[in-house]
Amino acid sequence: MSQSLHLFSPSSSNIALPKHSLFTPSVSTSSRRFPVASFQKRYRLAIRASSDPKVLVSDNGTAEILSHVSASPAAAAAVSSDSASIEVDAVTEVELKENGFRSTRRTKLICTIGPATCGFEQLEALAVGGMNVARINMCHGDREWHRAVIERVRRLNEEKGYAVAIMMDTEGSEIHMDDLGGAPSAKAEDGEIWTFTVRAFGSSRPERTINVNYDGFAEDVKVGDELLVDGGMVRFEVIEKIGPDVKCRCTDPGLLLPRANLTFWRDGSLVRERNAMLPTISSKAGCSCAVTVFGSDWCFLLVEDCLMVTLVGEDYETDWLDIDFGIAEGVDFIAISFVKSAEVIYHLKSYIAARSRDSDISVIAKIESIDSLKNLEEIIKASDGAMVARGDLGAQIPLEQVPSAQQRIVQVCRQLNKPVIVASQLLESMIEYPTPTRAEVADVSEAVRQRADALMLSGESAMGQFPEKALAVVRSVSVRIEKWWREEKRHEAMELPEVGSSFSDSISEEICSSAAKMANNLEVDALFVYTKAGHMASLLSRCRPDCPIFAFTTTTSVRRRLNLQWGLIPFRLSFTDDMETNLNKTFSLLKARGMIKSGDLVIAVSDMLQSIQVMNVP
Ligand SMILES: Nc1ncnc2c1ncn2[C@@H]1O[C@H](COP(=O)(O)OP(=O)(O)O)[C@@H](O)[C@H]1O
Ligand SMILES: C=C(OP(=O)(O)O)C(=O)O
Ligand SMILES: [K+]
Ligand SMILES: [Mg+2]
Repeated sequence: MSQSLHLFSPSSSNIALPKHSLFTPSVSTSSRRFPVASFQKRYRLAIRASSDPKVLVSDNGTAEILSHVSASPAAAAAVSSDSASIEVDAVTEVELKENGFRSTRRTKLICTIGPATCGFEQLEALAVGGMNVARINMCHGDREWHRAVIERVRRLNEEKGYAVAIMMDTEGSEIHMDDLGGAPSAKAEDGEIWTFTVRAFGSSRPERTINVNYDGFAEDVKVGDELLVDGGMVRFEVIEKIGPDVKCRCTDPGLLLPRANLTFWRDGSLVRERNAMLPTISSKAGCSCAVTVFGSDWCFLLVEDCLMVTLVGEDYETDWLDIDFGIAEGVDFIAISFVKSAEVIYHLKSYIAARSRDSDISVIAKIESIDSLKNLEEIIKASDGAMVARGDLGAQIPLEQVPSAQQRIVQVCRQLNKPVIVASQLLESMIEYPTPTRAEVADVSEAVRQRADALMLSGESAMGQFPEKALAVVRSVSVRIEKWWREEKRHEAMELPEVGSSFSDSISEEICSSAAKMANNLEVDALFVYTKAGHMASLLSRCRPDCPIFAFTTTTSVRRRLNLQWGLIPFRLSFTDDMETNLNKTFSLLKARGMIKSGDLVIAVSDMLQSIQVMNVP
């Protein structure tokens, strides 16, 4: 029996689905058609296909969809072929010229883009202020809004020479409130009775009533449960259930924000089943058909123009439409919310590989649940990076355990050579005030001291009153703390286990750790790395050397992705296998731009020629 499924469209183009262990169980059903309507109720999915698609599964492991299916063209990876130039971030260039190598910031900065920062000028101000990655959160706004933001960031990169990468963050399986009918917020006072319901209201929403996005909500909560809004910013106690309505008394008053996240707790612990009980596939607009193959664990989904296969009852919910959107838009990173197991990541990665052969999207696992902590090592191994998503994490584990979880996640990522982002509430008070609290500055410092690759702003940049100031704070605190640690010569003594599987990988790792050690001992001005896929650059970054790392790479997409990693200054440059020529070319290009000068001491490594060269710039 074949190990992967093949789908045939009437137009006869043949789409091979990604080969993956998830697809290996046998399809025990004999050939059979599935009328669309009979699945509607079971999976609570909106079926809006005009063409009434049907799926035929035959016992030889092939499936046929009897309506038009075509693979959407993969987002083309932008590869500039101009061989006589070098491209570097305009802000870094100025910084290098003004302050020299040593002063460049090593910690990367991510800004969530929202209503406060979505305009072209606002985005430019963030780029000037040091934003390395723009994050769009699919929990908010619609796809058109996000598309416009992506388009503006791209334009900024093209017109002004930035290399701001784009991270799309999925909605995940969270339970959240509605958008409050467009109101910016609602105040819940102590002792007030509010109704949380799955009933749909038109324009006539009763007072103190909140819609919940999860159909099973009323069945799953019990009287006495505690309902936490945004991880505890506001709390309610469930006092009565009347059909789809859940009456709650406010016990900790506060502001309810549109689409705020909800968790519920029973006898002091999180009702863990909440993810598992959610419908497997989101019913967000656009999913036109979902069909489950009886007698197997597979579910077929017709998503826009593509048929996809997933496991029924798999306990995660990812919004496949947003993922398709991200692939089509060619985003650089997709961050997956509420990852529970490595399977989820493998599945997504093979899906991305099948749909976008020539673009390379990194998958970032958000660690924000108890399960993700349990399976931490496997999840991080499977991913291209991780995020310490402290907002939801702090709602799922006791708050006092968040710092140690953060430290562990940062360490595991470093050991496994994956970039790690520390996120949420870094400068929360700056949503409203122009200066941070001392405690917030200490928190940012701690993440920098842990040598996380990146820090992320959320509400501070998305909807706060001082997005640029907040960015300036994370930027200046990062630079100051990094400098302090270098001055104190506090190299973090961390065992870095071997991560590669081949002998060649081991050589690369040895070269990078030796080069980093030499760079520290010789106090060189910079490390140069010539890297096509970025692997050598990340191995150098992992060693967290004292000097900045100039990473030369041939494609703009790798250059953007390297922007997330600690200490890397990514340049786009076309180069050959001849290191002598590459070095001479780099020296003359950088000298011409005033970024290096004769006499500077550099160490160069490359993944073409496995060697370490130490030299003064001629
Ligand atoms: N695209 C957007 N449109 C409107 N508001 C947004 C958008 N992105 C973020 N926000 C606002 O910024 C806040 C903080 O963003 P974030 O931390 O990413 O989301 P959340 O609070 O849902 O975890 C959100 O609660 C929301 O109010
Ligand atoms: C970053 C997080 O995820 P989101 O903002 O999507 O809830 C978090 O929970 O900390
Ligand atoms: K999200
Ligand atoms: Mg979250």
